[in-house]
Amino acid sequence: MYGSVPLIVRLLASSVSVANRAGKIVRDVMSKGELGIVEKGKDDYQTEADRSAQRCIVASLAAQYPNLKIIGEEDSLEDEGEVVSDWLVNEIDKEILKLQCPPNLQEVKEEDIVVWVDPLDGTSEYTQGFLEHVTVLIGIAVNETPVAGVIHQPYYKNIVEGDKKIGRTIWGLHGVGVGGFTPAPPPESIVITTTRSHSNPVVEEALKVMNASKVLRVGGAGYKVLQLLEGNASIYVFASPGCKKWDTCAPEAILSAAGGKLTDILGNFYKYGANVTKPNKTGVLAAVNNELHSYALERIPEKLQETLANK
Ligand SMILES: Nc1ncnc2c1ncn2[C@@H]1O[C@H](COP(=O)(O)O)[C@@H](O)[C@H]1OP(=O)(O)O
Ligand SMILES: [Mg+2]
Ligand SMILES: [Mg+2]
Ligand SMILES: [Mg+2]
Repeated sequence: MYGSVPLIVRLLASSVSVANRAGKIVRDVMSKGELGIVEKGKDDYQTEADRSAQRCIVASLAAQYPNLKIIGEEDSLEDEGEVVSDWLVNEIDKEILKLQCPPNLQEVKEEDIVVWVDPLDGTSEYTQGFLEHVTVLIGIAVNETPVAGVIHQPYYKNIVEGDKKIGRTIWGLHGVGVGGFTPAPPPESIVITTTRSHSNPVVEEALKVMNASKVLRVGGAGYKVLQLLEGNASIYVFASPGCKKWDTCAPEAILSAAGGKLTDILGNFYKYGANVTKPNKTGVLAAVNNELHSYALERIPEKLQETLANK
């Protein structure tokens, strides 16, 4: 029906609608109160919300875009469990469909794309009741580079035309920009945002050298990048291997569409092709502009970089 709209714009518009539905699933599981927590590894949990939201996102996108490569955090459940028909989304966000596709993305085909799905980013925080830290992430990489993405916040409280509304969806597209929120400039002094639940001595060492006026410890890669975009923090530093490609693909796409930069602790970009290794072994370093990114990169001791690189 929208065949005249370039694929990348249609896929982003579908991702916005699908992320909204996944966010509702995340809220519904919490309000039912049966989280069904499974321990996948050390400090690594999965809940019924992670499982159901993943099924909703992957099944909905695969049904509409059959040749896409979609990689989700909870992929191991591919053949288990049912996709409830009510989870199959075929709506498409009409506002996003109106975006003017940049020339270099007009010819992109399904075969060029890898979609990285984190159905629930901030699972630790979700289980501990820090619900505002939770996000749903859908990142779209073209030829290994994140070019579009969605960060949905299921618990964001809005007032729209006088009515209370829950949830909002932030999007970004290279060459177009970002939407769904109002970007704000970084704070006057250096404010660092970092992990709340996955710290260790190396992570702390990388924070010390930043000479920050404040450290904002919040959950999830999506929520931390939002702290940058909304002017609450200057730099996101995480000198540890815990994040994976689905944690950073959507945040990187949106941050870079807004003029920012997300790399590893050595200053190198991650690649998001179908065959890359999933862990972001050498950590995360992100900022809303190149100047703040360089400020942070220059302060990371070489020894610390080597420690991560050689792990
Ligand atoms: N050690 C780890 N084990 C599993 N996931 C991790 C680990 N460290 C980070 N992550 C993932 O990266 C996100 C950001 O990390 P942090 O909040 O610690 O800064 C986490 O919410 C989690 O994603 P998820 O919640 O989707 O499993
Ligand atoms: Mg997880
Ligand atoms: Mg995550
Ligand atoms: Mg997750």
